[in-house]
Amino acid sequence: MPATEKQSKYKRILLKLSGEALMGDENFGIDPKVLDRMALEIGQLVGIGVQVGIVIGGGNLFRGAALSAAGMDRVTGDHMGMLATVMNALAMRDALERSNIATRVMSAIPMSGVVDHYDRRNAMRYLNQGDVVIFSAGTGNPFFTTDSAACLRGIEVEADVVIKATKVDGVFTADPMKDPSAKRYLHLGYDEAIEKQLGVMDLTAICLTRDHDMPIRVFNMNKPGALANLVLGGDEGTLIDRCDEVGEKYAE
Ligand SMILES: Nc1ncnc2c1ncn2[C@@H]1O[C@H](COP(=O)(O)OP(=O)(O)OP(=O)(O)O)[C@@H](O)[C@H]1O
Ligand SMILES: O=c1ccn([C@@H]2O[C@H](COP(=O)(O)O)[C@@H](O)[C@H]2O)c(=O)[nH]1
Repeated sequence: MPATEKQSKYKRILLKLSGEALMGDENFGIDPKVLDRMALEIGQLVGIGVQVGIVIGGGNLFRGAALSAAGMDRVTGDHMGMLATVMNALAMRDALERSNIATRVMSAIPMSGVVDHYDRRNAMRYLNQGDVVIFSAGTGNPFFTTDSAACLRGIEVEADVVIKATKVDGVFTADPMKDPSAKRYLHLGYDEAIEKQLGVMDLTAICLTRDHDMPIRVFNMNKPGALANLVLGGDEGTLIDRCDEVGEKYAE
């Protein structure tokens, strides 16, 4: 079917990209091949008329908690982490624009002359006109994560869903990187994710989405075509929402 005939399940999404995923096979920094592949997949969504907001993590460069564990003041470390997300956002904008996708970068920390300061009404205007909007510098505050920033911005700009792109296939009964016997949930409720402390997303982020009834879909960004498939209604990864299902809910 030509891309124009495909019907998206969502009008507007907030896509959370892992900073760590940008490293590819390296231990630090940004692999341009990963950026280009992500730009291609995001371009497919724009091509079928989906409005795309993006939040990118900073784990490929700096995390405040790790810097603090190494002796740095925590708030300074968090500021460095937030600035790292601005660098990732600039790199992603570059990759998207090389693919002819109009892209805006906004920052929660004012950075005149580099990127626009975050403004919700402007962001919604850009999204309505079909530009991709990258929200950088997290929430602008220390002690938060970009998962929380993604949920916050998703709620603010009235996205239909927060989609967390990660390196595992969804939410599991335990961290699948550590426990190969862990089972993947197809669907689970906010309260179950909170009670069981399923570490794929921090609790602040999940509580915020629960309080505002914002669904979250967690999927594997390394699986080619998975992003387009889930936006077209395919059953990728794990859906977290106000689910009160009982019975079988794990993937085969
Ligand atoms: N129950 C669980 N289900 C799935 N993944 C889990 C679970 N518990 C822990 N994890 C881990 O959470 C990780 C998801 O974190 P990811 O690196 O995508 O996000 P992040 O830390 O927000 O990213 P970044 O800071 O790099 O932007 C997975 O790689 C997985 O190993
Ligand atoms: O609102 C926020 C978001 C992020 N930070 C700091 O940035 C790093 C990188 O973000 P990740 O979500 O870990 O990828 C994070 O570790 C914090 O240090 C922040 O302070 N406030």
